Amino acid sequence: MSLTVEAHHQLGNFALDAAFTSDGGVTALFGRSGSGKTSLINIIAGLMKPESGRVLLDGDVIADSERRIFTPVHRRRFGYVFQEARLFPHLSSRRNLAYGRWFAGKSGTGNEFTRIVDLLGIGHLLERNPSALSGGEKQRVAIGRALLAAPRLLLMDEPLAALDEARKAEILPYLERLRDDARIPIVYVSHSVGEVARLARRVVVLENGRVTASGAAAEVLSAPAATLATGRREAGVLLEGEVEGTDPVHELTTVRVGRERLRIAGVSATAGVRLRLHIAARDVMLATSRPVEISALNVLEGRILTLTSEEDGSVDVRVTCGDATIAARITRFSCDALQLVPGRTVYAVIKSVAIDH
Ligand SMILES: Nc1ncnc2c1ncn2[C@@H]1O[C@H](COP(=O)(O)OP(=O)(O)OP(=O)(O)O)[C@@H](O)[C@H]1O
Repeated sequence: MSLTVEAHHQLGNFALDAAFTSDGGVTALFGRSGSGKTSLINIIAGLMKPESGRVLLDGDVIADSERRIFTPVHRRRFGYVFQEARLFPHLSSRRNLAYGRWFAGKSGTGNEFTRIVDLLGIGHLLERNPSALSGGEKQRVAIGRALLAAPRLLLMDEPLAALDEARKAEILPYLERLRDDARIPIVYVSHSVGEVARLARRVVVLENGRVTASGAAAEVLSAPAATLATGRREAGVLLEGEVEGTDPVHELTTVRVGRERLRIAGVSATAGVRLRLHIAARDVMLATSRPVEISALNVLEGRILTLTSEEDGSVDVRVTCGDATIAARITRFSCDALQLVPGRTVYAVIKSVAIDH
Protein backbone atom coordinates (compact mmCIF):
# COMPACT_ATOMS: atom_id res chain seq x y z
CA MET A 1 0.00 0.00 0.00
CA SER A 2 1.24 3.45 -0.73
CA LEU A 3 -0.56 6.72 -0.15
CA THR A 4 0.74 10.10 -1.27
CA VAL A 5 -0.98 13.29 -0.19
CA GLU A 6 -0.01 16.82 -1.19
CA ALA A 7 -2.32 19.74 -0.53
CA HIS A 8 -2.21 23.47 -0.75
CA HIS A 9 -5.34 25.35 0.23
CA GLN A 10 -6.24 28.74 1.66
CA LEU A 11 -9.09 28.90 4.21
CA GLY A 12 -9.59 32.53 5.17
CA ASN A 13 -6.35 33.48 6.95
CA PHE A 14 -5.30 29.87 7.32
CA ALA A 15 -2.96 28.35 4.76
CA LEU A 16 -2.74 24.59 4.53
CA ASP A 17 0.45 23.53 2.84
CA ALA A 18 1.08 19.92 3.72
CA ALA A 19 2.37 16.71 2.21
CA PHE A 20 2.98 13.21 3.52
CA THR A 21 3.25 9.61 2.41
CA SER A 22 2.23 6.38 4.05
CA ASP A 23 3.11 2.77 3.35
CA GLY A 24 0.20 1.21 5.24
CA GLY A 25 -0.80 0.58 8.83
CA VAL A 26 -2.03 3.52 10.84
CA THR A 27 -0.73 6.97 9.93
CA ALA A 28 -1.63 9.51 12.56
CA LEU A 29 -2.19 13.16 11.71
CA PHE A 30 -1.29 14.74 14.95
CA GLY A 31 -1.40 18.33 16.09
CA ARG A 32 -3.11 20.93 18.19
CA SER A 33 -6.59 22.23 17.63
CA GLY A 34 -6.69 24.34 14.49
CA SER A 35 -3.47 22.92 13.00
CA GLY A 36 -5.30 21.68 9.89
CA LYS A 37 -5.86 17.98 10.57
CA THR A 38 -9.54 17.90 9.62
CA SER A 39 -8.95 20.03 6.52
CA LEU A 40 -6.27 17.61 5.35
CA ILE A 41 -8.41 14.53 5.96
CA ASN A 42 -11.33 16.22 4.17
CA ILE A 43 -9.07 16.76 1.19
CA ILE A 44 -8.09 13.08 1.18
CA ALA A 45 -11.77 12.10 1.45
CA GLY A 46 -12.74 14.40 -1.41
CA LEU A 47 -15.04 16.45 0.84
CA MET A 48 -12.85 19.45 0.09
CA LYS A 49 -11.15 20.28 -3.20
CA PRO A 50 -7.74 21.87 -2.63
CA GLU A 51 -6.52 24.75 -4.76
CA SER A 52 -3.67 22.50 -5.72
CA GLY A 53 -2.51 19.06 -4.71
CA ARG A 54 -2.56 15.35 -5.35
CA VAL A 55 -3.90 12.21 -3.72
CA LEU A 56 -2.45 8.92 -4.99
CA LEU A 57 -3.33 5.48 -3.66
CA ASP A 58 -1.37 2.49 -4.87
CA GLY A 59 -0.47 4.30 -8.04
CA ASP A 60 -4.08 5.32 -8.79
CA VAL A 61 -4.53 9.03 -9.24
CA ILE A 62 -7.48 9.88 -7.01
CA ALA A 63 -6.97 13.61 -7.42
CA ASP A 64 -4.42 15.74 -9.22
CA SER A 65 -5.10 19.45 -9.66
CA GLU A 66 -2.53 19.83 -12.46
CA ARG A 67 -4.10 17.05 -14.47
CA ARG A 68 -7.60 18.23 -13.53
CA ILE A 69 -8.45 14.86 -12.00
CA PHE A 70 -10.85 14.87 -9.06
CA THR A 71 -12.62 11.63 -8.14
CA PRO A 72 -15.86 12.45 -6.28
CA VAL A 73 -16.26 11.25 -2.69
CA HIS A 74 -18.53 8.28 -3.38
CA ARG A 75 -16.21 6.89 -6.06
CA ARG A 76 -13.07 6.98 -3.91
CA ARG A 77 -14.12 3.93 -1.89
CA PHE A 78 -12.70 5.43 1.30
CA GLY A 79 -14.38 4.80 4.65
CA TYR A 80 -14.86 7.78 6.94
CA VAL A 81 -15.49 7.65 10.69
CA PHE A 82 -16.24 10.92 12.44
CA GLN A 83 -16.03 12.03 16.04
CA GLU A 84 -19.71 11.22 16.61
CA ALA A 85 -21.02 8.00 15.16
CA ARG A 86 -23.64 9.60 12.86
CA LEU A 87 -25.73 6.43 12.62
CA PHE A 88 -29.23 6.51 11.15
CA PRO A 89 -31.32 6.86 14.33
CA HIS A 90 -34.39 5.03 12.98
CA LEU A 91 -32.46 1.95 11.85
CA SER A 92 -31.21 -0.96 13.96
CA SER A 93 -27.46 -1.60 14.15
CA ARG A 94 -27.95 -4.44 11.66
CA ARG A 95 -29.59 -2.15 9.16
CA ASN A 96 -27.04 0.58 9.72
CA LEU A 97 -24.37 -1.99 8.95
CA ALA A 98 -26.32 -3.25 5.94
CA TYR A 99 -26.22 0.28 4.57
CA GLY A 100 -22.42 0.11 4.48
CA ARG A 101 -22.57 -3.27 2.83
CA TRP A 102 -24.99 -2.02 0.21
CA PHE A 103 -22.46 0.67 -0.62
CA ALA A 104 -19.87 -1.97 -1.35
CA GLY A 105 -22.08 -3.63 -3.96
CA LYS A 106 -21.32 -7.31 -4.30
CA SER A 107 -18.11 -7.28 -2.28
CA GLY A 108 -19.99 -7.14 1.05
CA THR A 109 -20.62 -10.86 1.43
CA GLY A 110 -22.25 -12.58 4.42
CA ASN A 111 -18.86 -13.90 5.55
CA GLU A 112 -17.50 -10.41 5.59
CA PHE A 113 -20.46 -9.24 7.68
CA THR A 114 -19.83 -11.94 10.29
CA ARG A 115 -16.09 -11.30 10.32
CA ILE A 116 -16.48 -7.58 10.92
CA VAL A 117 -19.25 -8.03 13.50
CA ASP A 118 -16.91 -10.42 15.37
CA LEU A 119 -13.90 -8.16 14.98
CA LEU A 120 -15.77 -5.27 16.58
CA GLY A 121 -17.68 -7.38 19.13
CA ILE A 122 -21.09 -6.01 18.12
CA GLY A 123 -23.03 -9.27 17.57
CA HIS A 124 -25.23 -8.68 20.61
CA LEU A 125 -26.10 -5.15 19.51
CA LEU A 126 -27.47 -5.92 16.06
CA GLU A 127 -31.18 -5.58 16.81
CA ARG A 128 -30.86 -2.40 18.87
CA ASN A 129 -31.41 1.13 17.61
CA PRO A 130 -28.64 3.70 18.18
CA SER A 131 -30.61 5.31 21.04
CA ALA A 132 -30.11 2.08 23.02
CA LEU A 133 -26.32 2.01 22.51
CA SER A 134 -23.56 3.59 24.56
CA GLY A 135 -21.22 6.07 22.88
CA GLY A 136 -18.51 3.42 22.50
CA GLU A 137 -20.96 0.87 21.09
CA LYS A 138 -22.32 3.40 18.60
CA GLN A 139 -18.81 4.16 17.48
CA ARG A 140 -18.07 0.45 16.99
CA VAL A 141 -21.17 0.12 14.81
CA ALA A 142 -20.10 3.21 12.85
CA ILE A 143 -16.66 1.67 12.30
CA GLY A 144 -18.36 -1.58 11.20
CA ARG A 145 -20.51 0.33 8.75
CA ALA A 146 -17.45 2.01 7.27
CA LEU A 147 -15.62 -1.32 7.00
CA LEU A 148 -18.52 -3.12 5.34
CA ALA A 149 -18.32 -0.67 2.49
CA ALA A 150 -15.01 -2.48 1.75
CA PRO A 151 -12.94 0.70 1.78
CA ARG A 152 -9.47 0.88 0.26
CA LEU A 153 -8.54 3.37 2.93
CA LEU A 154 -10.14 4.24 6.24
CA LEU A 155 -10.17 7.87 7.37
CA MET A 156 -10.85 8.40 11.05
CA ASP A 157 -11.27 11.91 12.39
CA GLU A 158 -10.93 11.87 16.19
CA PRO A 159 -13.10 8.75 16.44
CA LEU A 160 -12.68 8.59 20.23
CA ALA A 161 -12.74 12.27 21.09
CA ALA A 162 -16.39 12.31 22.17
CA LEU A 163 -15.93 9.34 24.51
CA ASP A 164 -14.92 9.27 28.16
CA GLU A 165 -11.74 7.48 29.28
CA ALA A 166 -13.56 4.22 30.06
CA ARG A 167 -15.20 4.06 26.62
CA LYS A 168 -11.91 4.94 24.95
CA ALA A 169 -10.21 2.11 26.76
CA GLU A 170 -12.99 -0.20 25.64
CA ILE A 171 -12.71 0.69 21.96
CA LEU A 172 -8.91 0.97 21.55
CA PRO A 173 -8.37 -2.81 21.48
CA TYR A 174 -10.85 -3.05 18.61
CA LEU A 175 -8.93 -0.43 16.68
CA GLU A 176 -5.75 -2.40 17.30
CA ARG A 177 -7.43 -5.51 15.92
CA LEU A 178 -8.63 -3.55 12.95
CA ARG A 179 -5.08 -2.42 12.29
CA ASP A 180 -3.61 -5.89 12.71
CA ASP A 181 -6.35 -8.14 11.26
CA ALA A 182 -8.26 -6.13 8.69
CA ARG A 183 -5.05 -4.69 7.18
CA ILE A 184 -6.82 -1.66 5.80
CA PRO A 185 -4.59 1.39 5.75
CA ILE A 186 -5.89 4.01 8.16
CA VAL A 187 -5.31 7.75 8.37
CA TYR A 188 -6.13 8.64 11.94
CA VAL A 189 -6.62 12.20 13.14
CA SER A 190 -6.04 12.78 16.82
CA HIS A 191 -4.59 15.16 19.31
CA SER A 192 -4.20 12.49 21.97
CA VAL A 193 -0.63 11.28 22.49
CA GLY A 194 -1.94 8.15 24.18
CA GLU A 195 -4.02 7.05 21.19
CA VAL A 196 -1.35 7.90 18.67
CA ALA A 197 1.33 6.18 20.74
CA ARG A 198 -0.73 3.04 20.84
CA LEU A 199 -1.99 2.85 17.29
CA ALA A 200 0.22 4.62 14.81
CA ARG A 201 3.10 3.26 12.76
CA ARG A 202 3.82 6.67 11.32
CA VAL A 203 3.11 10.07 12.75
CA VAL A 204 2.72 13.28 10.76
CA VAL A 205 2.83 16.37 12.98
CA LEU A 206 0.92 19.41 11.74
CA GLU A 207 1.44 22.91 13.01
CA ASN A 208 -0.30 25.90 11.48
CA GLY A 209 -1.13 23.97 8.34
CA ARG A 210 2.41 22.73 7.78
CA VAL A 211 4.08 19.38 8.42
CA THR A 212 6.78 19.96 11.02
CA ALA A 213 7.76 16.33 11.54
CA SER A 214 6.93 12.96 10.08
CA GLY A 215 8.32 9.47 10.46
CA ALA A 216 8.19 6.40 12.70
CA ALA A 217 5.90 6.98 15.70
CA ALA A 218 8.54 6.34 18.37
CA GLU A 219 11.00 8.67 16.70
CA VAL A 220 8.60 11.55 16.10
CA LEU A 221 6.81 11.42 19.45
CA SER A 222 10.04 11.18 21.43
CA ALA A 223 11.70 14.14 19.74
CA PRO A 224 11.77 17.27 21.87
CA ALA A 225 10.22 19.17 18.94
CA ALA A 226 7.01 17.16 19.36
CA THR A 227 6.32 19.14 22.53
CA LEU A 228 4.85 21.95 20.45
CA ALA A 229 2.17 19.64 19.13
CA THR A 230 1.65 17.51 22.21
CA GLY A 231 1.65 20.33 24.70
CA ARG A 232 3.84 20.30 27.80
CA ARG A 233 1.67 17.98 29.82
CA GLU A 234 2.03 15.02 27.52
CA ALA A 235 5.53 15.61 26.20
CA GLY A 236 7.83 12.69 26.84
CA VAL A 237 9.16 9.62 25.10
CA LEU A 238 7.64 6.63 23.39
CA LEU A 239 9.52 3.38 23.96
CA GLU A 240 8.97 0.03 22.31
CA GLY A 241 9.39 -3.08 24.41
CA GLU A 242 8.49 -6.73 24.79
CA VAL A 243 6.51 -8.25 27.63
CA GLU A 244 8.65 -10.66 29.65
CA GLY A 245 6.08 -11.77 32.16
CA THR A 246 3.51 -10.79 34.75
CA ASP A 247 3.53 -11.05 38.51
CA PRO A 248 -0.12 -12.04 39.06
CA VAL A 249 -0.06 -11.38 42.80
CA HIS A 250 0.89 -7.74 42.36
CA GLU A 251 -0.56 -7.32 38.85
CA LEU A 252 2.72 -5.98 37.57
CA THR A 253 4.10 -6.66 34.11
CA THR A 254 7.78 -6.59 33.25
CA VAL A 255 8.59 -5.13 29.86
CA ARG A 256 12.06 -5.30 28.34
CA VAL A 257 13.11 -2.16 26.51
CA GLY A 258 16.51 -2.79 24.96
CA ARG A 259 18.71 -3.79 27.89
CA GLU A 260 16.46 -2.18 30.47
CA ARG A 261 13.44 -3.62 32.22
CA LEU A 262 10.42 -1.62 33.29
CA ARG A 263 7.66 -2.77 35.57
CA ILE A 264 4.24 -1.41 34.72
CA ALA A 265 0.83 -1.71 36.30
CA GLY A 266 -2.53 -2.63 34.83
CA VAL A 267 -1.51 -4.47 31.65
CA SER A 268 -2.96 -7.77 30.59
CA ALA A 269 -0.48 -8.97 27.99
CA THR A 270 1.26 -12.31 27.62
CA ALA A 271 5.00 -12.86 27.31
CA GLY A 272 6.39 -11.98 23.90
CA VAL A 273 3.78 -9.34 23.08
CA ARG A 274 5.27 -6.06 21.89
CA LEU A 275 4.08 -2.97 23.70
CA ARG A 276 4.54 0.74 23.31
CA LEU A 277 5.07 2.70 26.46
CA HIS A 278 4.54 6.40 26.69
CA ILE A 279 6.40 8.03 29.56
CA ALA A 280 5.53 11.67 30.11
CA ALA A 281 8.53 13.79 31.11
CA ARG A 282 6.58 15.28 34.02
CA ASP A 283 6.29 11.78 35.55
CA VAL A 284 10.05 11.21 35.72
CA MET A 285 12.22 12.25 38.68
CA LEU A 286 16.00 12.40 38.66
CA ALA A 287 18.39 11.54 41.48
CA THR A 288 22.18 11.75 41.59
CA SER A 289 22.54 8.64 43.75
CA ARG A 290 20.47 5.46 43.54
CA PRO A 291 17.39 6.01 45.70
CA VAL A 292 16.51 3.30 48.20
CA GLU A 293 13.30 2.60 50.08
CA ILE A 294 11.18 4.38 47.54
CA SER A 295 7.76 3.31 46.26
CA ALA A 296 8.55 3.92 42.58
CA LEU A 297 9.50 0.59 41.02
CA ASN A 298 11.57 1.74 38.10
CA VAL A 299 14.97 3.22 38.79
CA LEU A 300 17.13 3.39 35.67
CA GLU A 301 20.77 4.38 35.72
CA GLY A 302 21.78 6.62 32.86
CA ARG A 303 23.82 9.53 31.64
CA ILE A 304 22.57 12.99 30.88
CA LEU A 305 22.53 13.61 27.17
CA THR A 306 21.07 17.12 26.92
CA LEU A 307 19.54 19.80 29.12
CA THR A 308 17.13 22.27 27.54
CA SER A 309 15.76 25.21 29.50
CA GLU A 310 12.10 25.89 28.88
CA GLU A 311 10.39 29.27 29.16
CA ASP A 312 8.33 28.29 32.20
CA GLY A 313 11.32 27.74 34.49
CA SER A 314 11.52 24.01 33.83
CA VAL A 315 14.31 22.03 32.20
CA ASP A 316 13.85 19.16 29.76
CA VAL A 317 16.55 16.61 30.58
CA ARG A 318 17.25 13.74 28.19
CA VAL A 319 18.91 10.75 29.80
CA THR A 320 20.37 7.75 27.98
CA CYS A 321 19.58 4.57 29.88
CA GLY A 322 21.00 1.52 28.06
CA ASP A 323 19.70 1.99 24.56
CA ALA A 324 16.61 3.94 25.56
CA THR A 325 16.32 7.66 26.02
CA ILE A 326 14.13 8.93 28.85
CA ALA A 327 12.95 12.52 29.15
CA ALA A 328 12.47 14.18 32.53
CA ARG A 329 11.05 17.62 33.18
CA ILE A 330 12.32 19.15 36.37
CA THR A 331 12.56 22.64 37.77
CA ARG A 332 15.57 24.81 37.02
CA PHE A 333 15.99 24.99 40.79
CA SER A 334 16.48 21.20 41.05
CA CYS A 335 18.72 21.22 38.02
CA ASP A 336 21.01 23.78 39.72
CA ALA A 337 20.78 22.14 43.14
CA LEU A 338 21.77 18.73 41.75
CA GLN A 339 24.42 20.31 39.50
CA LEU A 340 23.20 18.44 36.48
CA VAL A 341 25.40 18.66 33.41
CA PRO A 342 25.66 16.59 30.22
CA GLY A 343 27.56 13.34 30.83
CA ARG A 344 26.70 13.13 34.53
CA THR A 345 25.36 9.82 35.85
CA VAL A 346 21.81 10.08 37.17
CA TYR A 347 18.98 7.74 38.15
CA ALA A 348 15.66 8.19 36.42
CA VAL A 349 12.79 7.29 38.72
CA ILE A 350 9.52 6.33 37.04
CA LYS A 351 6.37 5.30 38.87
CA SER A 352 4.88 2.08 37.45
CA VAL A 353 1.37 3.50 37.47
CA ALA A 354 2.45 6.56 35.47
CA ILE A 355 3.44 4.59 32.38
CA ASP A 356 0.83 4.68 29.59
CA HIS A 357 0.63 1.64 27.39
N1 LIG B 1 -14.21 27.57 5.88
C1 LIG B 1 -13.24 28.12 6.57
N2 LIG B 1 -12.96 29.44 6.44
C2 LIG B 1 -11.96 30.01 7.13
N3 LIG B 1 -11.15 29.33 7.97
C3 LIG B 1 -11.38 28.03 8.13
C4 LIG B 1 -12.43 27.35 7.45
N4 LIG B 1 -12.39 26.04 7.82
C5 LIG B 1 -11.38 25.92 8.70
N5 LIG B 1 -10.77 27.10 8.89
C6 LIG B 1 -9.61 27.36 9.76
O1 LIG B 1 -8.58 26.47 9.35
C7 LIG B 1 -7.81 26.07 10.46
C8 LIG B 1 -7.67 24.55 10.47
O2 LIG B 1 -8.91 23.94 10.78
P1 LIG B 1 -9.03 22.36 10.95
O3 LIG B 1 -10.45 22.07 11.30
O4 LIG B 1 -8.48 21.69 9.75
O5 LIG B 1 -8.06 22.10 12.19
P2 LIG B 1 -7.92 20.82 13.13
O6 LIG B 1 -6.48 20.62 13.32
O7 LIG B 1 -8.72 19.71 12.58
O8 LIG B 1 -8.59 21.36 14.46
P3 LIG B 1 -9.43 20.57 15.60
O9 LIG B 1 -8.46 19.64 16.27
O10 LIG B 1 -9.87 21.69 16.50
O11 LIG B 1 -10.56 19.89 14.92
C9 LIG B 1 -8.48 26.64 11.69
O12 LIG B 1 -7.76 27.78 12.08
C10 LIG B 1 -9.86 27.01 11.20
O13 LIG B 1 -10.35 28.12 11.92
